[in-house]
Amino acid sequence: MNPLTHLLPELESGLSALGLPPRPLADRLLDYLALLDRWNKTYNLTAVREPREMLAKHLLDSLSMWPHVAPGKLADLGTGPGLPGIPLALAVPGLQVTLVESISKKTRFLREVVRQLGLDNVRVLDSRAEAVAEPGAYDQITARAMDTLAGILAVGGHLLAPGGRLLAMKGQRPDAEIAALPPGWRVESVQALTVPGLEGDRHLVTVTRDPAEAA
Ligand SMILES: C[S@@+](CC[C@H](N)C(=O)[O-])C[C@H]1O[C@@H](n2cnc3c(N)ncnc32)[C@H](O)[C@@H]1O
Repeated sequence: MNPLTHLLPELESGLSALGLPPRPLADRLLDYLALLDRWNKTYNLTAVREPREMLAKHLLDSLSMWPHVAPGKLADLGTGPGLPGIPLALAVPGLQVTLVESISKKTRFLREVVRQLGLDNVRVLDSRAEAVAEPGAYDQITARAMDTLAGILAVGGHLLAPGGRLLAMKGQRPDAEIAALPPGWRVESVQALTVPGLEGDRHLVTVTRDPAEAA
């Protein structure tokens, strides 16, 4: 029995607001949330301590980008406790997710989530992103609260296939980071995101290789 079932109505309503069919997704997300809450008490995986707060700040926030995620191979860099990678792996059909994280206590937690939830579309790499030797293997990379756009591309840009995209979650529109993008990359779009239950700015920046530079 999941100890967080009292949060189901709020979660279902948030998923509906994001345009996601709430069942059976809400049950799977709540199983993940219960594990995160349990492990967090001992291993300090996230500074957000209250499950209800985690629901909006972690689950719904991560899922607010789902309409921009395409089926295929996705690497979530600096995933921490699996964000946004695990919610996306649960919500987006046809997605193969590789969670990349360099802190071993976090990857131990991630392996336990994969085992307990039976996530056969999720793989965990205990590694720094820059050490992942899979050049061009991913259609998309995601990063939330990890680094600047230039920093993410420096450690993970090599992972993107030709035509692949970085989807970076940001708070305020990161105009200074966009201006500091390294040569060879261009911003394809900046989308404002709405997260049910959360105030404040959220943005998704999509970055691709610059075809002019590649030519
Ligand atoms: C602030 S946390 C954010 C975690 C998660 N993405 C989230 O949104 O809650 C940043 C995480 O990135 C990891 N990290 C930072 N640089 C990394 C790198 N180069 N390779 C792999 N993990 C990295 C850190 O260990 C940390 O767990």
